[in-house]
Amino acid sequence: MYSRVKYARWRLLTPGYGSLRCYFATQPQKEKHIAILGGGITGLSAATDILARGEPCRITILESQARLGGWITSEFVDVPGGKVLFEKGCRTLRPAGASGLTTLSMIHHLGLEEELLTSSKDSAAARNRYVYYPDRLIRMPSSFAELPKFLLFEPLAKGMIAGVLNDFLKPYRSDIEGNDASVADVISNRLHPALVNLVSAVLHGIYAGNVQTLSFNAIFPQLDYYIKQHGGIARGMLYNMRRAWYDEVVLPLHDVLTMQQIMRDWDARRDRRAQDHCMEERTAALQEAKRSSIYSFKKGIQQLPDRMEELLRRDPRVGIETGCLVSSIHADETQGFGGLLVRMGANGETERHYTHVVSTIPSTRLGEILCSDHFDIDMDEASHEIKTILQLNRTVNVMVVNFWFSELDLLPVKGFGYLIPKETPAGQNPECGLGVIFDSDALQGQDTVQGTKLTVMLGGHYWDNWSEKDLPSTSDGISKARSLLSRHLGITAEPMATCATMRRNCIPQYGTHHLSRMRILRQALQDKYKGRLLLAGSSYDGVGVSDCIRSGVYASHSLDSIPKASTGLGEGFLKSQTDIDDPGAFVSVSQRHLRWNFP
Ligand SMILES: C=Cc1c2[nH]c(c1C)Cc1[nH]c(c(CCC(=O)O)c1C)Cc1[nH]c(c(C)c1CCC(=O)O)Cc1[nH]c(c(C)c1C=C)C2
Repeated sequence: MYSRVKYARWRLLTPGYGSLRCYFATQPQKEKHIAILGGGITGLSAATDILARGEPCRITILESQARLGGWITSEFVDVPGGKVLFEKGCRTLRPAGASGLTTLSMIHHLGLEEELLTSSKDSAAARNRYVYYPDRLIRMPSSFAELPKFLLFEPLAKGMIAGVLNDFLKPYRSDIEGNDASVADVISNRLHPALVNLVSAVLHGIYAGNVQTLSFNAIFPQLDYYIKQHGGIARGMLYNMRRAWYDEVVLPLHDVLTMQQIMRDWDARRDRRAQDHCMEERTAALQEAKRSSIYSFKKGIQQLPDRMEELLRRDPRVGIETGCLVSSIHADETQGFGGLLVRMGANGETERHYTHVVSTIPSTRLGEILCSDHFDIDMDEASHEIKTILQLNRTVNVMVVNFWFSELDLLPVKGFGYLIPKETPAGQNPECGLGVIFDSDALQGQDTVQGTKLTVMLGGHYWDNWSEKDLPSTSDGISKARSLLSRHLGITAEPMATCATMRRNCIPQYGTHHLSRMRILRQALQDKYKGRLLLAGSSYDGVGVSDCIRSGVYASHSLDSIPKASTGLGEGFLKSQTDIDDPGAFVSVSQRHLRWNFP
């Protein structure tokens, strides 16, 4: 979809502040009544951020389940001598990047600093990450110094040296690289086919997804930018290193806007911080989390949505409705574009009017709600296009199997865990394993008793097209996970606690052309609903917890009438011009003006 020409054009447009158009919609200043569809981490983050902005508004969170928090579920289970924490989905957070900083800023806002638990960058867990291939654990290099040995002696690294050379020498291929190909296609064409297997392992650990179908452009936007702008990954990296010398850095526009907002929020809270006697300890805890490799909370990652829920429930401006089925949404023609009409209940028996709706539910479900044939009165061409795009987003099922063993030294190695690449011989992975996390090494301080805690992840893309009856039951999942642990790690001990949870449709899969589809979708929604219906969550903007928090916060900002000047992209800051309406764009900015020094 993108061409090098378009990237070049961004850099050639007339420089200057005056020509920037504000990314955020300008709305009249009347009280908003905002419906947030979905009470998972994205919806809760959006609601928390909207309230923090202090504008007059009312918020109603509409959640279909009986509880809030979405996929995040931390549960203590009793074992002999104490309690251990089982995480039934995501478990840790990373401080890196703009999303990481948004989460830290949110933690600060929630006053959760003293609950933080961190794992440092020099811990065994941070340094030792493994890949199982073809029949043993291989430690991944954790520094440049370890790279030569890995490159020379590991079969898994085959193709890396040739890949770097290819990247330098091969001309840009517009048929593949200009046309949003899959990760596998770009890696094998630009680098080396042998590297696809290693990358498949990484994608298992993030998307539980298939390297052959995930979009390179959506998964590795910065690398995609280097290829399109500079004709290669290594060339792009070198160019950027050179520009950094002259105080210039190229970043996604989305990241830059997020950073600016975090710094504004941090500065705005200066007075409050000055009055807080615990601020030194709080700031120190935040700084430790920012320096860490991963972090979570003493009672698990669920403390984050739990605290959001607690604060939201206390606020008289917020209503929370659980077990609530939204059946349709329409532009509210009766009041011009005064708002949206939301129907609830299986037959749409309840009707409500809202000025805005922030949808954080899976896109396929939103497609059904926006274009439900049952109630629809305005099923025009645009509605069909919106529905088609929303429903093209696929998802995968993952079975999460938690184990706790009373034995202390069951694991053959210490580390974060291991990932299983796609080309692992079938005899080594008949269980469709994606990876194993060594929880008791990865993060300490959550359990009241010592032992070995592991999580086995099964399924993902391997279960694509499996019918409901073919998917394993939870007891099958436990047997599969135990046989995998026995084969890979030699663990045959009897676990003292076990829990298997099937996470249906938990991780969206960004297929090829995902980003361009999302651009078309947002534009179509803007045209049809005039900025009253906003999208956020893992279907669109990244699948990690921090991505979801950032996406919720971003939706909250988009509701605001932020004047152009406050986007922060002022004179001296923006070194190249860009299309500010495109959140997928990259901008070249002055490092001096970009303050990453939060907290
Ligand atoms: C349900 C399982 C999930 C798998 N991936 C994700 C979930 C929720 C999402 C995810 N996991 C990671 C990232 C990268 C960025 C980040 O936020 O850290 C994302 C978006 C990295 C990661 N992978 C595993 C862990 C423990 C982490 C740290 C973050 C977290 O706790 O999720 C291990 C792992 N995740 C999955 C598999 C199959 C797997 C295998 C060992 C799928």
